[in-house]
Amino acid sequence: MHKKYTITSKNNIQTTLRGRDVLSTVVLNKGVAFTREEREALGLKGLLPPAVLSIEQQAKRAYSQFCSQHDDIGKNIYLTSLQDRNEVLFFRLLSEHLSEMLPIIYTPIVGTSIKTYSHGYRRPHGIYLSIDDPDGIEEAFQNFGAGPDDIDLIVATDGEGILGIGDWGVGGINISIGKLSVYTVAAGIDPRRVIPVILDVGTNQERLLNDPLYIGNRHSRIRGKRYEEFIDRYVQTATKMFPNAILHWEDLASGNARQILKKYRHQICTFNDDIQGTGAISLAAVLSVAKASKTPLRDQRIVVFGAGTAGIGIAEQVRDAMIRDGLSKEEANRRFWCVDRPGLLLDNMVDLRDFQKEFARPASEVSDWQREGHGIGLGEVVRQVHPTILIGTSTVSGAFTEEIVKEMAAHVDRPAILPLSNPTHLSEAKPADLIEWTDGRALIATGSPFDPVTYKNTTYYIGQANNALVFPGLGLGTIVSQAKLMTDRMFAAASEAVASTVDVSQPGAAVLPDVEDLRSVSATVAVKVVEAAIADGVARRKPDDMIQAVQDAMWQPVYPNVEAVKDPLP
Ligand SMILES: NC(=O)c1ccc[n+]([C@@H]2O[C@H](COP(=O)([O-])OP(=O)(O)OC[C@H]3O[C@@H](n4cnc5c(N)ncnc54)[C@H](O)[C@@H]3O)[C@@H](O)[C@H]2O)c1
Ligand SMILES: O=C(O)C[C@H](O)C(=O)O
Ligand SMILES: [Mg+2]
Repeated sequence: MHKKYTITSKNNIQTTLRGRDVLSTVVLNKGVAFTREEREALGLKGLLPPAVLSIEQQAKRAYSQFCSQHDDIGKNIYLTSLQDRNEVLFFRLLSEHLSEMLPIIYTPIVGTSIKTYSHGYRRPHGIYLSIDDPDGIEEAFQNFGAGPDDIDLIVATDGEGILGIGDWGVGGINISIGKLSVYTVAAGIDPRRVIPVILDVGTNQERLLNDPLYIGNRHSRIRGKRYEEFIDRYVQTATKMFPNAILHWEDLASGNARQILKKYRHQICTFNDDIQGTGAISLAAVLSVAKASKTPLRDQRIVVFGAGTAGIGIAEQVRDAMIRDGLSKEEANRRFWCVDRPGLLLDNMVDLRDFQKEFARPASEVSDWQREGHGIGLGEVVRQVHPTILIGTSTVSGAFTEEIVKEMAAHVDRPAILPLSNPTHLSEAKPADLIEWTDGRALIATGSPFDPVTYKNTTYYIGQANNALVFPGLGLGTIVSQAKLMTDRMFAAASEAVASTVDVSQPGAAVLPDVEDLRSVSATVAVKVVEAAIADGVARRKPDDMIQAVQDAMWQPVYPNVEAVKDPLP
């Protein structure tokens, strides 16, 4: 198969295509920004209105079209359509209006787009792999048309654990697409060198199975051996065809997320964003909290509400940082109290999941704690433990009640409260309430974006503890160092890099950097990740000047020259 275009350098693409094929190829299309010379050479005469606009003018027009949409889903549809016809302009617009547009293409509105995927469907984007045709995986990737050196990153989900909204089957592809857009806008990952993937293994949502317009596989989720074989087939095929690509896993259910990570993390360059990305951003927040509250990390008492993929992922990374801070593993584990559906996790519970076990508390220690039914609830845990940090990864909206928060705040000067559940309506608490209930003493970071809160003449900025502050830089650092594996040290380096960008000394300051600064934060993270990859011996490339190597690797939303060539390209 001959390629229709070749990216010959950062600012140049050669193509054999002409006329309407040029306009309908997203990598080539510039709309009315094609110069007169390009129009001439590419056979575009008469196919475009006569004026030539600059990308600045196009972005201005697109922004006003965006603003004229009536609601957030309308804005999401507008941006998605733009992305599908003119990628450079899409990313230009996004980078010029980051805080305003990120919530539209990513959390929280990406959740709405996933729920309405089949009904809102307009055109395909990415790769749809089906468990009913595992032999078709290779052909699907071939049809995508990329060569072995053309792909840096693949994001895949099976759609079972989308944000906190659960199983949405094939619609999950939009989280893969959303994450990849964040990679590009934050860390300059080249959008032409990535693939979003849905691993369609069915859905258990009756609503989807009984919807005549549902466009995913119409059967229940396949589990067990067939699931594992399908995943393995995907991993083997993707790594064989694209040997340099990072495999990013997103929004799987907790059991599968854990198993897959365990199986592949020491074999190939892969990570799970909900476990490790979330762990890293939360550790960054916790490091800032330790600074702001002037309480060393190892002295923090941490209650985690919702001990699933994210909750235990966070506990593991913060625990490992406590070990680096001088505690033994045993001592560090004892700084955590994890609460899930059955209440506080205790070592005598029979149905603990493997990954929860090391954080379970000795049952003997709580014999006189008050029980609700069988278990010990969050309120009692807070009363007994006097936590310094309370983390929410439960998907239980409003779980951090006034009573619980006031009880926590009665015993610590700067209670740190991190309601991390997404999307917005599932947040365990609203920042404005937390500030009022603690009279402005709370240190807050949330999973979804929240506006600043003004209370008694101070404006409080709410850090967004979303893995979006970590995975882009992590990916960039991994690409720049051509790391063979993604090691614990690379994640720890990412956390420290994010925390290093924050100044918590001012009243009302956020504990995490502003999303507006996503690009510089991601570059800072990437440099530290390259250093860590080299230190761990997994880097296949060791740039002398890491800062410059990271800058050079970042794609910019600027149109390349599109050159018309005759001969088919190799
Ligand atoms: N901010 C971020 O970067 C980030 C990253 C990952 C996940 N999250 C959010 O965290 C939430 C959880 O995601 P996950 O992937 O860990 O899901 P998960 O299903 O693996 O974990 C959720 C856990 O909460 C528990 N839970 C549910 N109801 C509960 C209740 N009433 N009381 C106590 N525990 C309860 C579940 O049993 C489960 O163990 C989601 O809303 C997700 O959006 C945020
Ligand atoms: O996607 C996000 O916004 C963060 C996280 O990966 C989640 O699943 O909630
Ligand atoms: Mg996720």
